Amino acid sequence: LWLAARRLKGPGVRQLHGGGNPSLMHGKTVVITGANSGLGRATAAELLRLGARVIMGCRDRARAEEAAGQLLRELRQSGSPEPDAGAGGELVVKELDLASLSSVRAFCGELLQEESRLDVLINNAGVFQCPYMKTEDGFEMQFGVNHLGHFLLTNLLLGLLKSSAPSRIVVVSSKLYKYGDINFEDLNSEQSYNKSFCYSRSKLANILFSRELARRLEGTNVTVNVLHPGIVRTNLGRHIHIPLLVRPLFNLVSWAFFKTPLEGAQTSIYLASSPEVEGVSGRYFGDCKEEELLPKAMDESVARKLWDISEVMVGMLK
Ligand SMILES: NC(=O)C1=CN([C@@H]2O[C@H](COP(=O)(O)OP(=O)(O)OC[C@H]3O[C@@H](n4cnc5c(N)ncnc54)[C@H](OP(=O)(O)O)[C@@H]3O)[C@@H](O)[C@H]2O)C=CC1
Ligand SMILES: CC1=C(/C=C/C(C)=C/C=C/C(C)=C/C=O)C(C)(C)CCC1
Repeated sequence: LWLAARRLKGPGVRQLHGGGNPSLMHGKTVVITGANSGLGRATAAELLRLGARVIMGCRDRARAEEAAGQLLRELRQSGSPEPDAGAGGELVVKELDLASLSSVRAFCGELLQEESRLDVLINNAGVFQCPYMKTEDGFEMQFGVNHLGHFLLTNLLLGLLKSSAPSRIVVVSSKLYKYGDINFEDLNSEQSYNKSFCYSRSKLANILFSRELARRLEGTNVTVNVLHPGIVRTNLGRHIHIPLLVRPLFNLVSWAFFKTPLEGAQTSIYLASSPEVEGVSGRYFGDCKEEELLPKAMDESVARKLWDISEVMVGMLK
């Protein structure tokens, strides 16, 4: 009963943002990676409701079309104005596999041809503690998708973000960055693979990347901020094996204690849309508030070295 009461009490400090102004994002174009599921889907739903043209960058077109259809149905059922009927709001599905640099290049090529502006880029997609796997280009999967794929994507879209300024880049990291290190001598984890360490390393890379990019973008009116969403009930745990018998217990615990995707997406939505963070850049947020980082996430020399190596790895510098 206590668990149920706690759950039903609602979001509490996990305050819902953006509800007040249905045209806050009218005329703005937003790209969200991994928008078919979990936090990305909830972020897309809310920004669509706020009038944005939302481009869903997803690796599986069928899953993405299905999610887009559901989002539009939910929007209609909530009584919000029909997308495209003067109130803004539009959903576009595009294929983007962050585990393939050629897919990232194709996605950006198409986007640069078709879109005249880009106001917000949300680097949200992620893989969590998968077995040892490599991306199409031979990178360890978690580092490859969570960091390198987004590194190339962001760099290829920077020109459009700059020409659309003021514009924003929002990066979804995790508090688990605390358990990672950038071990430059084995970025592909060929000497040893620890799935928890590699996830944390990729999330630390997200923060170092965001801070280095914010430094490089000073004076351009393009801001970059990074966030942790808290613990959220999504599909992220798909690679965690939980024996069938204890699954109901885990489900109960997650139902009672984890945030819902909409609650977890609040900081992404806030950083993408709120006038409160206009001009704010290079910061780390949780629950829509700025938080402190450990020194290892603020190390400028590691951030620069990671940037330089990432450029070579994704083929921006030969
Ligand atoms: N849930 C949580 O508690 C926490 C989540 N995060 C972060 O939040 C972000 C969103 O995760 P969450 O919503 O929880 O998890 P989900 O698994 O629900 O969503 C992850 C999304 O990323 C997509 N994705 C995975 N691999 C690729 C790829 N190669 N190319 C393109 N898209 C890909 C997935 O696509 P598909 O559906 O096709 O697999 C899915 O759309 C991640 O960056 C995660 O690290 C951080 C801290 C806590
Ligand atoms: C819902 C649910 C699960 C989801 C796990 C998730 C969503 C893990 C989140 C990971 C975090 C916190 C990552 C931080 O960066 C389990 C445990 C697989 C099984 C029980 C039901």
